[in-house]
Amino acid sequence: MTLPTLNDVTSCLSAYDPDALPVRDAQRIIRDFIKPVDGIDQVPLLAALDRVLAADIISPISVPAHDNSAMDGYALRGADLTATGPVTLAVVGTVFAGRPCAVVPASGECVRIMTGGVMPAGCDSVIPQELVAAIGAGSITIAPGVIRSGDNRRFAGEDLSAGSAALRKGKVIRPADLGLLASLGIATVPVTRRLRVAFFSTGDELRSIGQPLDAGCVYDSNRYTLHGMLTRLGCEIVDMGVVRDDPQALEDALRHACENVDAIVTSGGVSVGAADYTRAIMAKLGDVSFWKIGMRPGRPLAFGRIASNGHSAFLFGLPGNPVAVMVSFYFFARDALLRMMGAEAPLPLFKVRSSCAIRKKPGRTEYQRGILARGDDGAQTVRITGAQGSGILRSMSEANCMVILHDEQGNVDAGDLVEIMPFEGLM
Ligand SMILES: Nc1nc2c(c(=O)[nH]1)N[C@H]1C(S)=C(S)[C@@H](COP(=O)(O)OP(=O)(O)OC[C@H]3O[C@@H](n4cnc5c(N)ncnc54)[C@H](O)[C@@H]3O)O[C@H]1N2
Ligand code: MOO
Repeated sequence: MTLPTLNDVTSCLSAYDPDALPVRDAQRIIRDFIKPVDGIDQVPLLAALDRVLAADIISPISVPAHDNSAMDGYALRGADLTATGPVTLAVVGTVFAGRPCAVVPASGECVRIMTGGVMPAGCDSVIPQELVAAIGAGSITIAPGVIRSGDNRRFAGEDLSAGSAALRKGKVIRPADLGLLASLGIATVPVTRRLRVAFFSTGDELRSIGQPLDAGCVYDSNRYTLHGMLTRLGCEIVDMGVVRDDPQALEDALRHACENVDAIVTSGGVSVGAADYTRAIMAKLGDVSFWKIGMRPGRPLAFGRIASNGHSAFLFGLPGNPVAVMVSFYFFARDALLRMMGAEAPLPLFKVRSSCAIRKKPGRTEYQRGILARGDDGAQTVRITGAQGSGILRSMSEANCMVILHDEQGNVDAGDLVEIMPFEGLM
């Protein structure tokens, strides 16, 4: 199969300007260009946590398998209940959960039943034992109006019915899904294979932890944020360290990555700095576009596919500024990498009121760092963390959400609704 080129994809846009690309267009180009990886792993149930389901799971059984009681009490025929006076029913047996029910009560009779016990034939209602007006020797009395016919009965298949889809392909498996699969007796789960992702930082000013911090240098922090974000996505990661601003070193690193992984994430060197060879080498190795995106932070971005010795890998060249690398990862790379693993997991976005005024220029998307907190009225409000510079990593660390101010948005007044993306629970 011939893969599309970036040119094929961008030519579908009504206007394409790599130097002034709206966020949504960049997201769309990436989405249309990437391709899910092949390969399914059959893993034991517990190992499926956070993996992506590779096929629909069809329920082999109904859950629950029988009509059963939701309460400890007495199973009865709803038709025996009256609205006007108390009813006395003879207790003709006991049903425990997990034991077949042999008793068939007649009209005027009931059966003591435990939660989960199979409903006796003919019974359609359960009165919880604490609602029974009087318990005599071999009988109970029920006051009028205490329960209605049908109360406290759970139907066979009300959770999952045999033959229906219990989980859909593409779902990221959560703890509830593990339980759901266990409730169906499924021991082995088909999941898409983990995506192999290599990442490295570029820049001669970067020092690794343990090295002396020479004048004018900074410790490489992006590799650590990338490590964290890629791990949370469930990728198999290859940490390639810091690569010097040297054409041969960059070419060797990109070729090596390309031959071993599905995707490569780099940080730095995608803007226009004089010592940056990153762009030239990326362009030399494949089909790569260099964009200036209408957003802040995260304006420069390189994206495409590079190849070496018959292997190819998708490339995300993220900007070097420590906040920009994270914003670009969350809003471009994350969705693409998840899709490559066959997952559909859109970013969780919702609207809350801003408790402060926010300055914003229309014409670009701004990703400001926010703190979501519960107001006096119990509703959540958001405020900005303070200085929003693209190098202020503290703003990300203090934040518990991102405030997304879209292209057309101007200044925000206190009390206005703004869109936010909470960090908690983000893959
Ligand atoms: N003349 C222009 N200059 C810049 C532009 C522009 O359009 N024209 N864009 C600015 C924007 S916006 C960004 S973002 C940065 C991105 O540039 P690069 O991707 O080329 O990144 P570098 O120049 O390598 O680094 C930028 C900045 O970030 C620090 N950095 C880089 N890597 C790391 C790391 N792994 N850990 C910690 N800090 C890192 C680096 O020291 C620089 O301070 O370009 C603007 N310039
Ligand atoms: O896009 Mo850059 O991150 O603003 O400094």
